[in-house]
Amino acid sequence: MTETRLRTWTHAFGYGIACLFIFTLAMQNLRYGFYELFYLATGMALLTLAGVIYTVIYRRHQLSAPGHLIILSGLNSGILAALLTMEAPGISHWAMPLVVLNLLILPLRQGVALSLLLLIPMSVILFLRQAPADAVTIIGGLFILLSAAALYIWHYDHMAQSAEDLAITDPLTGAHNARFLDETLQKEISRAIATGHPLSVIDLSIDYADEIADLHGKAQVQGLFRHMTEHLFGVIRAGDTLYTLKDTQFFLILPFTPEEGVRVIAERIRRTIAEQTWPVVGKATVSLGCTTRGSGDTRTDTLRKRAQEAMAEAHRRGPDSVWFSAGEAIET
Ligand SMILES: Nc1nc2c(ncn2[C@@H]2O[C@H](COP(=O)(O)OP(=O)(O)OP(=O)(O)O)[C@@H](O)[C@H]2O)c(=O)[nH]1
Repeated sequence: MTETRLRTWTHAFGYGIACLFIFTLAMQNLRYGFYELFYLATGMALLTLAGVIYTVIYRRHQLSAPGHLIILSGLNSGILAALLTMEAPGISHWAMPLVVLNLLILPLRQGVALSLLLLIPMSVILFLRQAPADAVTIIGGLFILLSAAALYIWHYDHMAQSAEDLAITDPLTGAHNARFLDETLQKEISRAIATGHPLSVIDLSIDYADEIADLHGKAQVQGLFRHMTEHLFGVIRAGDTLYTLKDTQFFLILPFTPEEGVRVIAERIRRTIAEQTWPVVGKATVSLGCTTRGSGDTRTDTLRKRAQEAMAEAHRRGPDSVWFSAGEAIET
């Protein structure tokens, strides 16, 4: 299930349950003749119903749907206004489902901020109107609920982020993995087409990797791969992204980098790697194939293929070398 679909379901379910709950409250108040509370609960039930409808209509935009803040602000303000104007002490309990709804639907910070905007004035009103012991019990309960729900959601967000990081990261090197490469490259190509900025890529492989493995063992090649990843992270600039592919191959995406730029950075990478003395293996070199997006490169495969061919050409011309392969010129 995608994140958007998951949110659509949880938002619709949250509003739906709240709508049912508040509608039941409205019916009870009607039955006992508390007409003011009946109107308040009916208004709130309609707002939560609007939340369900809004969620369904904007189901494709649930990752950042601004309408939720308006609907939930309306619900929170309704309770505060009722607390100020009515003499019904039970209204403060209505804040409980609302706090949960704020946190379930809004981003964590917004949800906590909106809930505090409700609970702080509510606490003042309760202290002024009720016996201190009663006020402390209700307010304490509400703040405990807010803290527990916020902690739970923070924990969930953290776990989701860790799972996502694991899915796109190579456990050996800590760089992004091949799976994430095509996704990011396609986004960068679309961005480059839309903005007209240059985009370059580098395919890079360790020379004589098999010989190093024969001489020092496979574990030492993996160690070299890891050390080179750290080195590359130190050389590239913010905005560039590094991927470790099979065996001993790297890929770099360099947004906003023209042909002259990719030649500079590729040469810098080649030179600094050759100059370095690596643990156990001593000296090591790399072959680099680079290219810049041309007019025909609207998909990842053409750009990746050209970079790979350029790397093979660099390799053919001898280790420790860089080869640039040009794409179709982009007319400006
Ligand atoms: N993407 C990327 N491009 C680089 C990097 N280093 C150099 N370049 C490219 O090479 C060009 C010349 O870089 P430098 O020789 O370092 O000169 P510079 O004036 O310090 O480059 P700036 O980083 O633009 O300030 C830059 O304008 C970039 O296009 C890098 O780490 N990443």
